[in-house]
This record gives sequence, C-alpha cells and structure tokens, in this order.
Amino acid sequence: MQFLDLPPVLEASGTVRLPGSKSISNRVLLLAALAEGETDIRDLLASDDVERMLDALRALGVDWRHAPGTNNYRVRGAGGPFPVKVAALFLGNAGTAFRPLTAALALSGGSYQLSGVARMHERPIGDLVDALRQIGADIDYLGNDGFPPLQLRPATIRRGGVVKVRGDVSSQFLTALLMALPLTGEEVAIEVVGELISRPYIAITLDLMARFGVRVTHENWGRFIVPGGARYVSPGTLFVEGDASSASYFLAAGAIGGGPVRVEGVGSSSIQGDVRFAEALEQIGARISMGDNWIEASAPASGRLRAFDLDLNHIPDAAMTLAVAALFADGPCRLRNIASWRVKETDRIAAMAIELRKVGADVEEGADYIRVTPPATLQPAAIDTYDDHRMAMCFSLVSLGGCRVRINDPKCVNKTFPDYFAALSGVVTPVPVVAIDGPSASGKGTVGARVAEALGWHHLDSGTLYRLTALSAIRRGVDLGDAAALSALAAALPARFDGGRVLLGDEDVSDEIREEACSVGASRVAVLPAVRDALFGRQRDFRQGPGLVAEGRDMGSTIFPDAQVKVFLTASAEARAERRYKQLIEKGLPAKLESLMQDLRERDARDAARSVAPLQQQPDAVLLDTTSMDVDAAVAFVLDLVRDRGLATG
Ligand SMILES: Nc1ncnc2c1ncn2[C@@H]1O[C@H](COP(=O)(O)OP(=O)(O)O)[C@@H](O)[C@H]1O
Ligand SMILES: Nc1ccn([C@@H]2O[C@H](COP(=O)(O)OP(=O)(O)O)[C@@H](O)[C@H]2O)c(=O)n1
Repeated sequence: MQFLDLPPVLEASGTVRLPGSKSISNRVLLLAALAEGETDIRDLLASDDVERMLDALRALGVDWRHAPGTNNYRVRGAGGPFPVKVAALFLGNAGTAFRPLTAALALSGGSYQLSGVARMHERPIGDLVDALRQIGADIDYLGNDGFPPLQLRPATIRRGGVVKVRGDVSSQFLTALLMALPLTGEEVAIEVVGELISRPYIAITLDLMARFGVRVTHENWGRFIVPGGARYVSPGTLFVEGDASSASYFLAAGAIGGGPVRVEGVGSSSIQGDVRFAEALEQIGARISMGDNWIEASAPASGRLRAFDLDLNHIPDAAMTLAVAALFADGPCRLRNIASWRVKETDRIAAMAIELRKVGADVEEGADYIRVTPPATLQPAAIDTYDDHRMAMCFSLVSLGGCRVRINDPKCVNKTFPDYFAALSGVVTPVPVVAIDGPSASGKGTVGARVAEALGWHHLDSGTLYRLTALSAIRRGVDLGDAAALSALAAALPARFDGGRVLLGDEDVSDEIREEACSVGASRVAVLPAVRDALFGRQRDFRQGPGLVAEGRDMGSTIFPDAQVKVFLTASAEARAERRYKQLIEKGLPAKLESLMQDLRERDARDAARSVAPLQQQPDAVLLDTTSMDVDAAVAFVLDLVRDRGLATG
C-alpha cells in the first residue's frame, strides 16, 4: 500500500488557487453536450471524475477538444439526445457522471450499459430509476435491485405530466431528472417526495441550466416545473468556478494553523453551496473575510475553535472538514443531519469515526450524526482513506496539530484534486529539522546539543536509542543477532531523556551506554532492519515545535528526509579516535587509543555497508569536516546554515 507521511506543521498561511469545481465541471460538460452550438469551457477540473464524464461523452458521439497545456475545452453539442445509440460506459466512482448520464441516456432512445467500480455498485440509484420508469424508461438492474450496473433500452417516453422523485437520499437524482427532462420538449412537473437534502446542489443545477437557456421554476424546493419547448443553447464561453468543497481544507488550515490562508476561485458571487462552509467556520470562531472571488480564513483571536453543534445538511461534503476541525475545538462537537454521508464514496460516518478514534478522539456515531470529543493531544496514526478523496484531504489537517500523520493510498485525491498535497505544502510550514549525520566521534552529539540549545529547539541523539537497545539486550541475555527479540525490546524501550541524562525506566544509564560493550552492541543491533523499524516512529515523534536538531547516521536519509538543513559531519579517523579517547578518559572511563581506532574503523565499515539506511552523505547534505576545526566553529557553521534557510532569527 502506498502512503504519504505528512510532517507536523508549525503554522499555515498563504494563497491557494483552487482547481475547478467538480459539481460544475460535470454538469457543464453534460449540458454543453446536449446543447446546440459549441461551448468554450474554461478552467475545467482535471480529475478522475471529470475524465470519466469526458470519456463517456466521447463514446456517446459528442465531439470535444482540449487545448493542450490548459484546462480549457471546446465541446460541440449534439443539440438534443446523444447521437450514438449503443454504448457501454464505465463511470468509475463518479456519482456526478453516473446519475445525470443515466437520466439523459434513458431519454436518448438507445441501448446503453452503465457500470462503475465496486463501490459505485453499492451506491443507491433506485429512486432515480423509479422516477424514470414512471415516464416509461426501460431500465434493468444488471446486479442488485436498486444499484448499478444498469441496462437501458429504447422506450416510448411519456411526455409532460408529473414525475415524482425522492429527495432524501441523494439530491443528484433530482439534478439528473432536471437536466434530462428538457430533452422531452414538453412541460414537466417534478414533485419531490420526502425532504430535499443538499439543496444548494440543486441551486447549482438550476443556475447552470439557466445559463444554457432553460429556466426551471420551483415552489419552495418541493415542486419544479421544466418549461415546455425548452432546448439547451450554448452560452458561448463558460468559466468554471474553483471547487468550494476543495476550498474547505485550506480555510480550515487557516482557522487551525493561524492563517491567513486565502483561496482564490470562489467567493461571495459563487453559485456553490459549499461556500457556506466559511460561515460555519466563522460560527465556530474563525476569522473570515471574503471578496467576489476569494475567501480568507484565520484562527480565532482566542487561538482555539469553539465546540459546536450544527445541522450540516446544506453542506454535506464540506461538513467532513468540520469533523476533523472538531479535533481542534475546545469541547465536544456534534455534526447533525448528515445521513447522506452513508451513501457517498464510502460510508463516511463509519469511516470518519474509525479514523478520528485513531488520532485519539472519542467518537459517537448515529444514523445521521457524529459526535467528536477532541483528545488532549493528538496521536500520530496511519489513516485509511477508503478510496475516498475527502477522507485523505480531511485527515491531512491532523498535521496542523503539530502531529505527524500517515495518509494511506494518497492518490485517491485524484478523484477531485490531483495536486492536493502539493497545494497543501504550499501553505504550511513544517516543524523545521536540522539533520546531522556522520561517523562515530565526529562531534555530532556535541554540536547537535549546542545548536539545539542556541535555537531553543528539541534535540534527538538517535544513537542513544540503539545504545539503549543494546544495553537492554545485554542485561537480559538476548543474543545480539536475534532480530525478533531485539525489535521487541526496541519497540518497548522505557527510554526517557531528562536534560542531558538518559534514563532506562528510572535508572540513569547515561554513562553505562557510553561503555565499549554498548558501543559495539549498538553498532551490531543497528544493522538489523527490524530494530530500525521498531525505532522509526519513536524518532519521528521528537519532531515538535519550534524545531528539532537530530543526529545519527540516517537522520537526513530515512528518518527526516524532508529536513530543511542536512549536515554531514565528519573528521579524519585519527582525529576522531583521539577525541573519543580524551572524552572517555575525562569521564573516568577506561580507554585505549589503539583499540578505539580499531573499533571506530569497524563501526564505520558496518554503518556504511549495511543494507538498510547505510551511513553516507546525502546529495542535499552540506559536508562539514571538522578535522581541523574546533567545536565553536562547527556550531557556528551549522547555525549559519539554519539562519541562511530563514528558519531562525537572531
Ligand atoms: N570540532 C571538534 N574539535 C575537537 N573536538 C571535538 C569537535 N567536535 C567534537 N569534539 C569532541 O569529540 C568528542 C566526541 O564527540 P561526540 O559529539 O560525542 O561525537 P559523536 O556524537 O559524533 O560520536 C567529544 O568529547 C567532543 O567534545
Ligand atoms: N541514526 C543512527 C544512530 C546510530 N546508529 C548506530 O548506533 C551506534 C551508536 O550511535 P552513536 O551515535 O551513539 O555512536 P557514536 O557516533 O557516538 O559512536 C552507531 O555505531 C551506529 O551503528 C545508527 O545506526 N543510526
């Protein structure tokens, strides 16, 4: 399984240009395909769901062209039903393609097979099929009743009259009918049965249909009239707004991570309901400002979002972002009236509950609500994403809690936002790391500790973890080649660091781990991949604000490959042996220069030759050879690097 590790973040601020709206992109493509004339569509979303729609339109005989290097498309409309009368369409997991195409194809007088991925075949479509059957459409279920895949056949469609459709499972059924019914040419009334959910999505549909010349009226969102003699006519050029649901992650980032974070592409003139996410964020304390085409969010003056209890029926997709924002609130939060989450890309209520618990939240889920009690401190976790782009994007926000987070299967964001993680990294400042790697006695520990102190940052001497593992093993008589036993020891190591002291349980072992036996032992256990794995997360957990200085052999290559400063610290073997000798004698520990030299050479060789995380200078590391340099100069050199990168002032 692929994964993406997001580092803990210090703060969020900056500007993001949003990709095109998925809802608008797929609606506009279908309307342009059915319309008379050519439509120039600007800033179309480039994503999997839109690809599925584009592929389908081409298979149905609609001619479209893409202007290379842009997100602009020209669609030559069919001026009515689709010209190709027999087709098999694969629509992935794109609800915004599947539902509207089902309705439009049911009225196109052809034989069409529509299928998708396994999850698409678990997402209900029965209410739409029932509505279409009322007017004579010939539709069969090829799998389970009420679900895709579907077989559509030519049929005599009753024109005019009344069609009833349920509105309480997915508003896409109504959207699909609204967009397709003008193909009949007669006035039709659509009556919504049950309470209409996600109304703002219907507003988008009506707005876009009007731009293509078909004006639908409605009575209080319960009864809609598609006028007689309606035909779609291209509006010429049409700009796709930025995606308001995608905006939610960045606005939340601003509200949690300080801000201001500005999104461009949506604003007060947007037709997308999800811009109202900004209002919800404001209600819970965030500072929001807005222009026609942008929205900006900053953290509350108090620094902390307020606990909330909100009905989020009108913004079901963006509401997911609030479920994760709840981790940063000052008390338990309740998200209500979100039953539609259960039939989306995955059962989002269940998925959200499982993953929020992983980071430490206490979660209660009901049929149509979720209650999130934030933990005192977030726990690092590996988040499963359920092939659901929004799960991946939402949980990236955990990193704003100064907590590392792993996102499994990060490519699921391709559904709506292929560049999401790059866009996110453009507005967040990860906790900075100075990684110092190098051979034994090159001065890593001394320089690292001094640099950390000068910056006021945390310090990790990773070698002590290997030394402690060796010490525990020696004490318990564990064989230094027994990978399974050693990795179990390493994983459960009761290590604590207190000032300059190293504790194993309550015992101060600072000196003991420096003795020859531990040095040799550490070097031996360190070649075992299982031991290195067992210590991996523990080392990463040292990365906390305001920053970390980490030293060892693989800080820059493996543990913190994204470290902002990487130093390869070295000195000649003779210089290093002499330093070690002096160091041990000063501590009153036994030492012989010759055997130290010998040991050092052997350890250097083992570190450089091992298969996992060998010691070598990284291409992006700065070489610092201290053979003829004193400690002060070495410390000053590293501090200069840190300041040059703009990571610390003073
Ligand atoms: N640039 C330097 N010049 C002289 N002595 C140094 C220098 N850097 C470190 N030392 C000394 O060398 C000894 C070993 O350094 P240490 O920091 O323990 O190395 P490492 O952590 O790389 O094994 C210490 O006594 C330290 O004071
Ligand atoms: N990041 C690290 C740190 C130490 N080690 C191993 O752990 C041993 C002890 O590390 P250390 O940094 O305390 O050793 P010295 O450099 O002080 O001799 C080294 O000999 C390395 O083999 C490692 O493999 N990876």
